Amino acid sequence: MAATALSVNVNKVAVLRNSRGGALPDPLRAADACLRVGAQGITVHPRPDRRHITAEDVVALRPLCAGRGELNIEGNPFAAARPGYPGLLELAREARPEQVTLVPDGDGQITSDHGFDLERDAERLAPLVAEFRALGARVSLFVDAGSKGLSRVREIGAQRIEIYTGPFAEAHAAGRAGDALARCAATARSARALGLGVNAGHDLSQDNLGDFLRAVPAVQEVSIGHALFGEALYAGLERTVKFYLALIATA
Ligand SMILES: CC(=O)[C@@H](O)[C@H](O)COP(=O)(O)O
Ligand SMILES: NCC(=O)COP(=O)(O)O
Repeated sequence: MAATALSVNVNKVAVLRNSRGGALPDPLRAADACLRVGAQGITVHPRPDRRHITAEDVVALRPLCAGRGELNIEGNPFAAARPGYPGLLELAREARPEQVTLVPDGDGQITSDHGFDLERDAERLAPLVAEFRALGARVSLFVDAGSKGLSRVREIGAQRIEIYTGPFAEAHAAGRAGDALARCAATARSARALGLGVNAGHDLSQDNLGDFLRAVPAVQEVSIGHALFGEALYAGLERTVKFYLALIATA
């Protein structure tokens, strides 16, 4: 199976930029550097409150990624459009990403902290999945490790799951990742048996990614942002991305 793709989430560059209301640092320059050293994709999670990535950033990333890497747009497909935030479906219409990752985040959440309740949510997700697919996007659903109802992902036409790795990362930092890893591995195996692709993300880092990839089979893509840009503050962005690529290649 092909090696795991690295999709760098550039949200945190936009956090720094927006903190002073100017244009620097530029998330597009960061994305360009990541792609230049070999990252296979760029992920963004535009949120309705425009705390970091804006709709304008998303549209501008499209030509920058073209032919160089996949554009993955994350978001809650039910979040209402408002001034400055056209909604995930409209963003996908404008940016035509290779992938959309549907995440059940509430508007006020500080970050993503859970996956969909697939048995409850699948029915109302189905028409949206069809719309995103009609735009040519691969659809991935953000799910908790151990989530029930994985078969519903396939039934409504989504092609992948993204395993929420926050609990694994927390357990790993506490030196007790065994159970969390086993849940992630079992979820990945169940998804593959259903013909679904497997992505993973949230709080992955240089410290925990190797253990994760060695334990969880057939992960097609990891999306990493928060830890990566924190590490890059000290080591530099291109060097940090190259480190992740080497770590993935040797996991
Ligand atoms: C879905 C996921 O785990 C990440 O996209 C996370 O939501 C990053 O969002 P923030 O950068 O706003 O924390
Ligand atoms: N889907 C996870 C993502 O895009 C980045 O999450 P994080 O590395 O910023 O926690």
